[in-house]
Amino acid sequence: MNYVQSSLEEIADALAEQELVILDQFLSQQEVDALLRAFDYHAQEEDFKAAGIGNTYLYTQDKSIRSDRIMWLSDNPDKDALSDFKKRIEALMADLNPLLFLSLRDVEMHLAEYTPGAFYEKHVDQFKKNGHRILSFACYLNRGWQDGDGGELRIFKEGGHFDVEPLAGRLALFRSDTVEHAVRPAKVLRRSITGWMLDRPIDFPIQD
Ligand SMILES: O=C(O)CCC(=O)C(=O)O
Ligand SMILES: [Fe+2]
Repeated sequence: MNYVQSSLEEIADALAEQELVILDQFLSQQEVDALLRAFDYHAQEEDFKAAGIGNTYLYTQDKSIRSDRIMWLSDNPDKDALSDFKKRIEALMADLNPLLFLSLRDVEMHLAEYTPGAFYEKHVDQFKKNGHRILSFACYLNRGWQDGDGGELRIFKEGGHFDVEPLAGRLALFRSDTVEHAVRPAKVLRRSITGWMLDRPIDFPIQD
Protein backbone atom coordinates (compact mmCIF):
# COMPACT_ATOMS: atom_id res chain seq x y z
CA MET A 1 0.00 0.00 0.00
CA ASN A 2 1.43 3.35 -1.02
CA TYR A 3 0.75 6.30 1.21
CA VAL A 4 1.19 9.05 -1.30
CA GLN A 5 2.14 12.55 -0.22
CA SER A 6 1.78 14.06 -3.45
CA SER A 7 1.16 16.11 -6.50
CA LEU A 8 -2.21 16.01 -8.20
CA GLU A 9 -0.72 13.92 -10.97
CA GLU A 10 0.43 11.33 -8.43
CA ILE A 11 -3.01 11.31 -6.79
CA ALA A 12 -4.69 10.81 -10.17
CA ASP A 13 -2.22 8.06 -11.13
CA ALA A 14 -2.79 6.23 -7.83
CA LEU A 15 -6.55 6.41 -8.32
CA ALA A 16 -6.30 5.20 -11.89
CA GLU A 17 -3.90 2.36 -11.09
CA GLN A 18 -4.88 1.28 -7.55
CA GLU A 19 -8.43 2.70 -7.31
CA LEU A 20 -7.42 4.24 -3.99
CA VAL A 21 -5.12 6.86 -2.54
CA ILE A 22 -4.36 7.88 1.05
CA LEU A 23 -3.33 11.47 1.67
CA ASP A 24 -1.81 12.24 5.04
CA GLN A 25 -2.04 15.80 6.35
CA PHE A 26 -4.77 16.66 3.91
CA LEU A 27 -5.92 18.84 6.81
CA SER A 28 -3.69 20.83 9.17
CA GLN A 29 -4.06 20.45 12.96
CA GLN A 30 -5.88 23.80 13.06
CA GLU A 31 -8.35 22.64 10.42
CA VAL A 32 -8.94 19.41 12.32
CA ASP A 33 -9.56 21.36 15.55
CA ALA A 34 -11.98 23.74 13.85
CA LEU A 35 -13.91 20.81 12.37
CA LEU A 36 -14.02 19.09 15.77
CA ARG A 37 -15.57 22.24 17.23
CA ALA A 38 -18.24 22.13 14.49
CA PHE A 39 -18.83 18.45 15.36
CA ASP A 40 -19.20 19.31 19.07
CA TYR A 41 -21.68 22.04 18.22
CA HIS A 42 -23.86 19.74 16.10
CA ALA A 43 -23.60 16.89 18.60
CA GLN A 44 -24.86 19.27 21.32
CA GLU A 45 -27.70 20.35 19.07
CA GLU A 46 -28.55 16.66 18.60
CA ASP A 47 -28.29 16.98 14.82
CA PHE A 48 -26.92 13.45 14.32
CA LYS A 49 -29.20 10.57 13.42
CA ALA A 50 -28.72 6.84 12.85
CA ALA A 51 -27.32 6.23 9.38
CA GLY A 52 -29.28 4.19 6.85
CA ILE A 53 -28.40 2.02 3.89
CA GLY A 54 -29.42 2.62 0.29
CA ASN A 55 -30.81 5.73 -1.34
CA THR A 56 -34.25 7.35 -1.32
CA TYR A 57 -35.80 4.54 -3.31
CA LEU A 58 -34.31 1.73 -1.33
CA TYR A 59 -33.82 2.90 2.21
CA THR A 60 -33.39 0.83 5.31
CA GLN A 61 -31.77 1.23 8.68
CA ASP A 62 -30.07 -1.93 9.73
CA LYS A 63 -27.88 -1.77 12.80
CA SER A 64 -26.35 -5.15 11.94
CA ILE A 65 -24.74 -3.56 8.85
CA ARG A 66 -23.78 -0.12 10.11
CA SER A 67 -24.15 1.62 13.45
CA ASP A 68 -22.63 5.06 12.93
CA ARG A 69 -24.57 8.28 13.40
CA ILE A 70 -24.47 10.96 10.74
CA MET A 71 -25.40 14.52 9.85
CA TRP A 72 -25.67 15.51 6.19
CA LEU A 73 -24.03 18.79 5.24
CA SER A 74 -26.30 21.27 3.54
CA ASP A 75 -25.34 23.28 0.48
CA ASN A 76 -24.38 26.18 2.75
CA PRO A 77 -22.87 24.74 5.91
CA ASP A 78 -23.43 26.89 8.98
CA LYS A 79 -19.82 26.79 10.21
CA ASP A 80 -16.78 28.24 8.44
CA ALA A 81 -14.78 25.08 9.10
CA LEU A 82 -17.42 23.04 7.28
CA SER A 83 -17.71 25.39 4.30
CA ASP A 84 -13.89 25.61 4.07
CA PHE A 85 -13.73 21.81 4.01
CA LYS A 86 -16.40 21.66 1.33
CA LYS A 87 -14.42 24.15 -0.79
CA ARG A 88 -11.23 22.09 -0.38
CA ILE A 89 -13.01 18.95 -1.58
CA GLU A 90 -14.69 20.78 -4.47
CA ALA A 91 -11.31 22.15 -5.55
CA LEU A 92 -9.80 18.65 -5.43
CA MET A 93 -12.70 17.37 -7.50
CA ALA A 94 -12.27 20.12 -10.11
CA ASP A 95 -8.52 19.41 -10.29
CA LEU A 96 -9.02 15.67 -10.71
CA ASN A 97 -11.61 15.95 -13.49
CA PRO A 98 -9.23 16.67 -16.39
CA LEU A 99 -6.57 14.30 -15.08
CA LEU A 100 -8.94 11.36 -14.79
CA PHE A 101 -11.15 12.28 -17.77
CA LEU A 102 -14.13 12.54 -15.41
CA SER A 103 -16.93 15.06 -15.24
CA LEU A 104 -17.59 15.16 -11.51
CA ARG A 105 -20.01 17.93 -10.70
CA ASP A 106 -21.03 17.93 -7.07
CA VAL A 107 -20.18 16.57 -3.65
CA GLU A 108 -22.50 15.16 -1.01
CA MET A 109 -21.08 14.59 2.44
CA HIS A 110 -21.90 13.92 6.01
CA LEU A 111 -20.30 14.15 9.41
CA ALA A 112 -20.07 10.69 10.95
CA GLU A 113 -19.63 9.55 14.52
CA TYR A 114 -18.81 5.98 15.48
CA THR A 115 -19.26 5.59 19.21
CA PRO A 116 -17.44 2.66 20.87
CA GLY A 117 -18.75 -0.57 19.33
CA ALA A 118 -19.99 1.08 16.12
CA PHE A 119 -18.86 -0.36 12.79
CA TYR A 120 -19.81 -0.57 9.11
CA GLU A 121 -19.78 -3.99 7.43
CA LYS A 122 -18.11 -4.68 4.08
CA HIS A 123 -19.76 -2.81 1.19
CA VAL A 124 -19.21 -0.72 -1.93
CA ASP A 125 -20.57 2.82 -1.97
CA GLN A 126 -22.22 3.08 -5.34
CA PHE A 127 -25.90 2.34 -4.95
CA LYS A 128 -27.20 -0.44 -7.11
CA LYS A 129 -29.95 1.81 -8.43
CA ASN A 130 -27.96 5.02 -8.51
CA GLY A 131 -24.61 5.07 -10.22
CA HIS A 132 -23.87 8.73 -9.54
CA ARG A 133 -21.35 8.23 -6.75
CA ILE A 134 -18.03 8.06 -8.56
CA LEU A 135 -15.32 8.79 -5.97
CA SER A 136 -15.69 8.26 -2.22
CA PHE A 137 -13.67 9.98 0.48
CA ALA A 138 -13.35 9.78 4.22
CA CYS A 139 -11.42 12.42 6.13
CA TYR A 140 -10.50 11.54 9.70
CA LEU A 141 -10.44 13.79 12.74
CA ASN A 142 -9.10 11.49 15.46
CA ARG A 143 -6.33 13.21 17.41
CA GLY A 144 -4.12 10.83 19.34
CA TRP A 145 -5.50 7.68 17.69
CA GLN A 146 -3.49 4.65 18.89
CA ASP A 147 -3.12 1.02 17.93
CA GLY A 148 -6.00 -0.82 19.57
CA ASP A 149 -8.44 2.10 19.27
CA GLY A 150 -10.18 0.29 16.39
CA GLY A 151 -12.22 2.06 13.72
CA GLU A 152 -9.74 1.28 10.95
CA LEU A 153 -10.94 1.55 7.37
CA ARG A 154 -10.52 -1.98 6.03
CA ILE A 155 -9.92 -2.23 2.28
CA PHE A 156 -10.51 -5.56 0.56
CA LYS A 157 -8.34 -6.16 -2.45
CA GLU A 158 -7.22 -9.08 -4.54
CA GLY A 159 -8.47 -11.68 -2.08
CA GLY A 160 -6.84 -10.03 0.93
CA HIS A 161 -7.25 -6.87 2.94
CA PHE A 162 -5.32 -4.10 4.63
CA ASP A 163 -6.31 -1.54 7.26
CA VAL A 164 -5.99 2.24 7.19
CA GLU A 165 -5.84 3.96 10.58
CA PRO A 166 -8.28 6.86 10.92
CA LEU A 167 -5.60 9.41 11.81
CA ALA A 168 -6.44 13.10 12.18
CA GLY A 169 -5.99 15.00 8.93
CA ARG A 170 -5.79 11.89 6.74
CA LEU A 171 -7.98 11.59 3.64
CA ALA A 172 -8.81 8.25 2.03
CA LEU A 173 -10.06 8.67 -1.54
CA PHE A 174 -11.26 5.69 -3.60
CA ARG A 175 -13.51 4.50 -6.40
CA SER A 176 -17.13 4.21 -5.30
CA ASP A 177 -18.05 1.42 -7.70
CA THR A 178 -15.29 -1.11 -7.13
CA VAL A 179 -13.54 -0.71 -3.78
CA GLU A 180 -14.96 -3.02 -1.15
CA HIS A 181 -14.41 -1.63 2.33
CA ALA A 182 -15.60 -1.74 5.92
CA VAL A 183 -15.11 0.19 9.14
CA ARG A 184 -13.73 -2.00 11.94
CA PRO A 185 -15.52 -1.67 15.28
CA ALA A 186 -14.43 1.52 17.02
CA LYS A 187 -13.16 1.21 20.58
CA VAL A 188 -13.08 4.95 21.14
CA LEU A 189 -15.19 7.73 19.62
CA ARG A 190 -14.27 7.95 15.92
CA ARG A 191 -15.12 11.05 13.91
CA SER A 192 -14.89 11.64 10.18
CA ILE A 193 -16.35 13.52 7.27
CA THR A 194 -17.36 11.10 4.57
CA GLY A 195 -18.63 11.96 1.15
CA TRP A 196 -18.99 11.25 -2.52
CA MET A 197 -18.08 13.10 -5.68
CA LEU A 198 -21.02 12.78 -8.06
CA ASP A 199 -21.36 13.00 -11.80
CA ARG A 200 -24.54 15.06 -11.46
CA PRO A 201 -25.79 17.83 -9.15
CA ILE A 202 -26.98 16.73 -5.69
CA ASP A 203 -30.60 16.01 -5.24
CA PHE A 204 -31.58 17.51 -1.86
CA PRO A 205 -32.72 16.25 0.59
CA ILE A 206 -30.21 13.44 0.65
CA GLN A 207 -31.29 10.32 2.46
CA ASP A 208 -28.87 7.61 3.50
O1 LIG B 1 -15.30 6.29 7.56
C1 LIG B 1 -14.79 5.49 6.78
O2 LIG B 1 -13.60 5.14 6.89
C2 LIG B 1 -15.62 4.90 5.67
C3 LIG B 1 -17.11 5.11 5.86
C4 LIG B 1 -17.92 4.43 4.79
O3 LIG B 1 -17.51 3.44 4.23
C5 LIG B 1 -19.20 4.99 4.35
O4 LIG B 1 -19.76 5.87 5.04
O5 LIG B 1 -19.69 4.56 3.28
FE1 LIG C 1 -18.45 3.24 2.36
